[in-house]
Amino acid sequence: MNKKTIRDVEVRGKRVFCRVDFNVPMEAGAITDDTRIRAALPTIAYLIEHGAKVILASHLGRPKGKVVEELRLDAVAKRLGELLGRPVVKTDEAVGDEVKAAVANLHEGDVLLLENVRFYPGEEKNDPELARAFAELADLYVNDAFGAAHRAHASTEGIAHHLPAVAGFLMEKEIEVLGKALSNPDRPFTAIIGGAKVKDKIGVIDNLLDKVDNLIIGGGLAYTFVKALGHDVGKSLLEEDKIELAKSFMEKAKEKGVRFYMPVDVVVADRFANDANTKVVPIDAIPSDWEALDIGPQTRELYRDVIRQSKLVVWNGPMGVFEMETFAHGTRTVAEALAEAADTYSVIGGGDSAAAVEKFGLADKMDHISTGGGASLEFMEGKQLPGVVALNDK
Ligand SMILES: Nc1ncnc2c1ncn2[C@@H]1O[C@H](COP(=O)(O)OP(=O)(O)OP(=O)(O)O)[C@@H](O)[C@H]1O
Ligand SMILES: O=C(O)[C@H](O)COP(=O)(O)O
Repeated sequence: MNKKTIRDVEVRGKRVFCRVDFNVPMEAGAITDDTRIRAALPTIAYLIEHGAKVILASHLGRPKGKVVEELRLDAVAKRLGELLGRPVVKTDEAVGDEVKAAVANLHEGDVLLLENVRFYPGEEKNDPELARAFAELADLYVNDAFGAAHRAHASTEGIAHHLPAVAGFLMEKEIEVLGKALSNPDRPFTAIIGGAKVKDKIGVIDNLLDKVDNLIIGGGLAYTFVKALGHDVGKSLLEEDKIELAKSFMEKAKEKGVRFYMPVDVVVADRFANDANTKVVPIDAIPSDWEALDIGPQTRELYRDVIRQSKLVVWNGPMGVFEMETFAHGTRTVAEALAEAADTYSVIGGGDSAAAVEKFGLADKMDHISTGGGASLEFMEGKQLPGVVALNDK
């Protein structure tokens, strides 16, 4: 990475404004998955050990510029304190007199967590006044919020124009791993693209076709490709207006010599339910009043073989409706194949695929699970992330 990191600057005695992505899933006030908090620990621990006065800032959810009581960061501060094994001070504001006083009270190695930055309308507008107010709290800006790096907001982008600005360890690792995959991949390089909608993955598929040896398609978006091949898809997910685009992707794959893998059989259901009637049918025999909700057993074995023979696999999006056990087999097979393939470096592109790997208990068998959903998608599309661009060059 050509950006400075916390290793390149002196942090001792400095007030460090560290943007993290503590946008964790919550249910009834309790954190249901603290992966993102854990992922930021190396940076926070480094700052503590090196005598910084640590000011953490994050968003949680989408409160749209207003205070939403359920989206306060108190539970996050508590969890962070448990993980660090030391107290974390939490303010009820992210700027203003209460915050200034709390910052003035910090000693070297102390940790303060500000309130949800999205309670302020200026955050998402990247308001220069709010960015300046954040910057006035600190001597140095550290961005470790890879998950929010695709947002040009006051605490992710604006603030970087007012202070020396460097990356934290999580940001560095995400950019290095995903960047290496896209610019200098070990081969054979395979991308697995699933999920619901072609339209959300257009940029990713287009960009990856310039780089991969194998492209595997699964999930709901596969059926627009199946239709493009001239088969009926019954009631399966279909984006009529993307059929031509799907054809053009298959042509591009041929031109580029990319092997393009599509389901050869599927699990169809008579309704969208875990206890629906199901059967396995060849891809050219989907009954008109049934819908395909998972890849079939032959496809699972085919995809497993391709994974086994790959040196690098990037995976984004489930192979079926994995939230329902009946249609989770395809997604589980891909996850297991990645877990088993010792010579295959596996990169999980965040979002639902990361949730699936977690659900199957295979997270620790993957080489890299991105903490970014939208951010990792935009990165894989080849887009510049504003939160990274704004940091100081080496
Ligand atoms: N055959 C299918 N029919 C209908 N829905 C499907 C099918 N296969 C997968 N899905 C659904 O797709 C959803 C995930 O797709 P989506 O595009 O929203 O996210 P994603 O691809 O995981 O992206 P990200 O990883 O960025 O969150 C899942 O909820 C899953 O149930
Ligand atoms: O969950 C995420 O992908 C990040 O925290 C960004 O959240 P956002 O999509 O609400 O900007």
